[in-house]
Amino acid sequence: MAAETGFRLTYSTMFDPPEVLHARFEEALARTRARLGREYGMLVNGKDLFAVDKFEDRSPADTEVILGVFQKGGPREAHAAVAAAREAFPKWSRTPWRERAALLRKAADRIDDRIFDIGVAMALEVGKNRMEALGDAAETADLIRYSCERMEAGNGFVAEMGRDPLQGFDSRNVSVLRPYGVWLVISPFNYPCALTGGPAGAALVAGNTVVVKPASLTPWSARLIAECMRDAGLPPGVINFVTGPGDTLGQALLDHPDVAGVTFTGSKEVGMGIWRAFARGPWVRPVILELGGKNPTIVSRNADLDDAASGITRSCFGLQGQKCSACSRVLVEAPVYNALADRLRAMTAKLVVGDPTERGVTMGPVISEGAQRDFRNFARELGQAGSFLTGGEVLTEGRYARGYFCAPTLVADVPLTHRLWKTEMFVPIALVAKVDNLNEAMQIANDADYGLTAGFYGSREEADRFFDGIQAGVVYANRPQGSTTGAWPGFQPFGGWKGSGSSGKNAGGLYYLPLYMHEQVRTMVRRL
Ligand SMILES: NC(=O)c1ccc[n+]([C@@H]2O[C@H](COP(=O)([O-])OP(=O)(O)OC[C@H]3O[C@@H](n4cnc5c(N)ncnc54)[C@H](O)[C@@H]3O)[C@@H](O)[C@H]2O)c1
Ligand SMILES: N[C@@H](CCC=O)C(=O)O
Repeated sequence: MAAETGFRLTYSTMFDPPEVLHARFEEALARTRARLGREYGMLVNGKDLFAVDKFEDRSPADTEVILGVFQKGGPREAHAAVAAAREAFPKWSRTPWRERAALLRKAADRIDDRIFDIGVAMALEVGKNRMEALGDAAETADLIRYSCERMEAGNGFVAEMGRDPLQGFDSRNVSVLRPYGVWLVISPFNYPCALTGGPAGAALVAGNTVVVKPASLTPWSARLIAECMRDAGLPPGVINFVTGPGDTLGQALLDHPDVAGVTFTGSKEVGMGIWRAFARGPWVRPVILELGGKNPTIVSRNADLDDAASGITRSCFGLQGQKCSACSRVLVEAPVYNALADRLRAMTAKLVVGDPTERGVTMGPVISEGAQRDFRNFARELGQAGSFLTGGEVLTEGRYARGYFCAPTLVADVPLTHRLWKTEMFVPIALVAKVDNLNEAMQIANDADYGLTAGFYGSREEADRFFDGIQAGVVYANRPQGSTTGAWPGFQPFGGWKGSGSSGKNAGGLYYLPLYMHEQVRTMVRRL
């Protein structure tokens, strides 16, 4: 897209897109609407695979719209997919890494070629607004390219080590990072492309073969990424795509003895269960967990309040608060509390809730009836504990009647002992509190099981202290584009501390790709 439009789309630049992006999005929307409701298979061994049971994929903005019909896979399909990946592994892992990288770059190019169709699918299926949807697709391509770049930068991860100081022998040592085997990628509903294609791309360029299982709420978007990989020429069985419930299909995949490693992105609750279940195998296999967040933003008395209000509003309500990186706790120094609250009210009032495919709509629906119910229950509980600065209600009238819409909601005066200061809500609700000083703010910010992202507004010296003391994997200071959201591969590698992630290395960053390989050190001795 960059070449065609002269515009590099990232989550930082998406607020001011060129006109051509809207025109292309409209064309793709019309094309896609004409084809809704088709049946899609799973992709196993390069072919469509159909199951006996099916499920409908409906739009959360209008539940009368059936986007597609998908296969409800179970243990049988899990076995077929793992068998295909296992069979493809010997050849793929021995394919020279430069060839693997070239094929994956082609897959990234296919994503770019189809970015508007993929973006439209995500707007319809996830409820992302136009730019968030295009951003997810563009990020997928960039994550794959970034893994290719790291493979090249590491020279395929073959490194000469020291020679043993042996008299009469030449003893050469070489370290080689090698793929594990069949890698499972389980992805969440909110980034169905980037969090399917990103980990799959890393696993594949490293030489693993892959089975991907997306969330049942968003199979269509993920399938479009698997199709890009297939159409780029990845050999049959190298990438396999299966759909079905987490507790049957997902569990059967995790329990499969031929699965060598897994990347799971999703909730802490399910992720911790996977961690424990995977440990039941006969040896320790790698598990990369990317989990939830309870991300704080701290605002100092020295902050630029317009930047702070802009960044906080975008991070609380982008994708309807359904980002792991969403800002859900705002801690404000007392002298600027009222002025910031006024700005937050004014900015939130300008958000447009509606059909996410429409230009000008900033917030679409939440993903499901269950998410809307969560919103209603959290809002009721918080309304009793504190007071609403904005919002508090689900939207059900008129154009909202057939979807899962909620008002962007900020709640003040909730006691810091309330359980929802620590629980990830994953709906458009954030809590706001007044603090006496930055030490108190930092102590509250760190008092959570999570440590994914965090934001700060204030002086440079204060920001340095914030960076030093905050317990989180991705941290931002003075950023109007988003206080806690908007990471981009190669710019802000993404990952969490504590209950937010297991590897301590961020995706789209320098140290991520080696997680998909184990080391073999080769010593070759020759008598002189
Ligand atoms: N840290 C990150 O990078 C990151 C990114 C996006 C989302 N998330 C987190 O993801 C969550 C939201 O996504 P979600 O609602 O789709 O999460 P989820 O945990 O409900 O589901 C994630 C995936 O796990 C599957 N699954 C569920 N139970 C399973 C089981 N027993 N065995 C195998 N698979 C199973 C689901 O089908 C889905 O594909 C939030 O907590 C959010 O913070 C984290
Ligand atoms: N890449 C996203 C987070 C993905 C999680 O949901 C961001 O940086 O906001």
